[in-house]
Amino acid sequence: MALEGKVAVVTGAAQGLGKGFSEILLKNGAKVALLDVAEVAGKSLKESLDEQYGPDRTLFIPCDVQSQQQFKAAIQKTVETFGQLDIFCNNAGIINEVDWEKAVSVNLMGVVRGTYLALEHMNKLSGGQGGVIVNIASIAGLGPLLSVPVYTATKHGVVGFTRAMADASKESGYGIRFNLICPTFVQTDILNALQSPAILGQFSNLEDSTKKLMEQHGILDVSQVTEAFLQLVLDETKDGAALMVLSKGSQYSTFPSII
Ligand SMILES: NC(=O)c1ccc[n+]([C@@H]2O[C@H](COP(=O)([O-])OP(=O)(O)OC[C@H]3O[C@@H](n4cnc5c(N)ncnc54)[C@H](O)[C@@H]3O)[C@@H](O)[C@H]2O)c1
Ligand SMILES: CC/C=C\C[C@H](O)/C=C/C=C\C=C\C=C\[C@@H](O)[C@@H](O)C/C=C\CCC(=O)O
Repeated sequence: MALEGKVAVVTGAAQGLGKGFSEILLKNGAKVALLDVAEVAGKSLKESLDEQYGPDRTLFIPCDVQSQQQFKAAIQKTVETFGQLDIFCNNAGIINEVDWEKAVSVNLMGVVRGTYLALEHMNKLSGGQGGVIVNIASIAGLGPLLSVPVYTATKHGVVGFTRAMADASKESGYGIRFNLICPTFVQTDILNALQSPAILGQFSNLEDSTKKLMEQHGILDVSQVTEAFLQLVLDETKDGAALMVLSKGSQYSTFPSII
């Protein structure tokens, strides 16, 4: 998939990985709708992207992925402005083991919501042009991260949902590829959760064990993950794939086969 003229939506786009995904899509020719709850950061990012790419290449739309109404309106506005939708990245995510229902709501329900809303515009069976949906999980979606059990559960949920959607799409003919990015630790603000008893709650005692894990795994730069993301967007042979991004490089996860 060449990106010139393609239109993308990225959630949680105001900073961190979402900002990186948006920038690499722009660099490669796409138009990008930046969705985020953080209005100040989102508007400021749009201003700086306007200087680099011109005002017609991006939209910033305040949007909480927990709100069906806001999310639906944001996607509608993207399609009305840019005329189509080809690439959808469900990236918004949080860690909150205290308000764990919010973590489930943002990380898992937000991904399901975004995917179903995107399908309304992208599904070839309902008049769309097809495309690719990339969901951002984590290696905590493939194995346990002890200090954040609910976060771990949501990311496992994102992995299972995305793989099932890939199979549903192939079988039904949606014309949409579904892929996953599963990074190890990346240098973004989400790592601050580790030092916050208000976020880790009853698992705060596991800070040192998590730090040890972080030393073993290393901490990636955002750019290492955005390169992997671009690969999954562009490579038409990848569907239902989970690309782990690790310090030693990127590799596709294998899963037990079911007869
Ligand atoms: N940084 C890491 O170590 C790491 C590793 C693996 C996976 N991830 C995943 O990458 C994704 C991005 O995280 P990040 O590291 O860039 O964190 P981050 O905290 O820097 O960025 C998250 C962004 O999501 C936005 N957001 C939060 N709740 C939202 C909501 N309800 N609706 C819309 N936007 C919302 C925030 O405002 C922020 O801009 C998350 O899904 C995270 O789980 C991160
Ligand atoms: C405080 C948490 C901060 C950020 C969350 C973010 O998603 C980062 C997660 C990083 C690490 C998770 C580690 C989990 C490790 C193990 O469970 C392991 O079994 C994972 C499975 C596969 C890894 C493959 C490999 O290392 O080769």
